[in-house]
Amino acid sequence: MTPDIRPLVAGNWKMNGLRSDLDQIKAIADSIDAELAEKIDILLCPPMTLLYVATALAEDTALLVGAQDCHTSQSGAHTGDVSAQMIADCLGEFAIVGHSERRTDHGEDDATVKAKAQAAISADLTAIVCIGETEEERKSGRTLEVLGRQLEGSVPGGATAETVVIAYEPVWAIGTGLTPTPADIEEAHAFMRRTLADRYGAEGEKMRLLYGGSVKPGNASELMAIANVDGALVGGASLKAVDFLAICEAYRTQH
Ligand SMILES: O=C(CO)COP(=O)(O)O
Repeated sequence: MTPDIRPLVAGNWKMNGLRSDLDQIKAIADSIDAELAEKIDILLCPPMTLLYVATALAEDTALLVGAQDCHTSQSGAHTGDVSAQMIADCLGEFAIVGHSERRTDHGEDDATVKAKAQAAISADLTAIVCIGETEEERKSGRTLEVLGRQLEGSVPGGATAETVVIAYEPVWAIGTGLTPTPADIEEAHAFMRRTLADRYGAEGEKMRLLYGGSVKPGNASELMAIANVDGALVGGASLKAVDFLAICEAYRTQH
């Protein structure tokens, strides 16, 4: 945690979620009580097919809704793509960009991720920019070098704490049940904080830095207590309302 930074717990449903799962979104939205809502922001990023219904379910609740990607352009001849403007039109407020699965599956490089983040910001969304090293990069001692390069390449100039959130997701920790040690996470987040503060000044000091990769109800409290970890980006454990809410609960007794 960072004093004075409002934590964000975000769920990324990835390519999961059918209409029959809307009850999970409703359960999450309806379970966020005023005490929890006062302490943290809670965000769910369902697949695009459920986005508009999700924002309707979240209306008049504290649940925030976002998307998992956006195009670099706001409209045009891009079959199958969805723009940030369309996400905003569906009342989404966030867009995840540069997730490692998109970097791998769709060959997205840092320049593309930066353009997507810029498109999200232009549509008044908050961009959650994902970065993280592969197992091979960690084993060869290049983690901080990779994070520095990705921050430089993926985060737009002029980013502010309102418009950008950074998610540190070690690629080898995603969906594996493995997590870095608390000391390794602390080192990565301290590095990101220094780098962002150098580049963006006071805005970099306030930017939210999420940890993602095998966050579960059982490890959430330990992970969220690490210095400069201002929340979580949760994959698998966000699919079930009870698990996701249990992760959010890690904050009820803190602050
Ligand atoms: O990729 C992730 C969130 O974006 C993390 O996924 P898991 O929580 O399933 O490891």
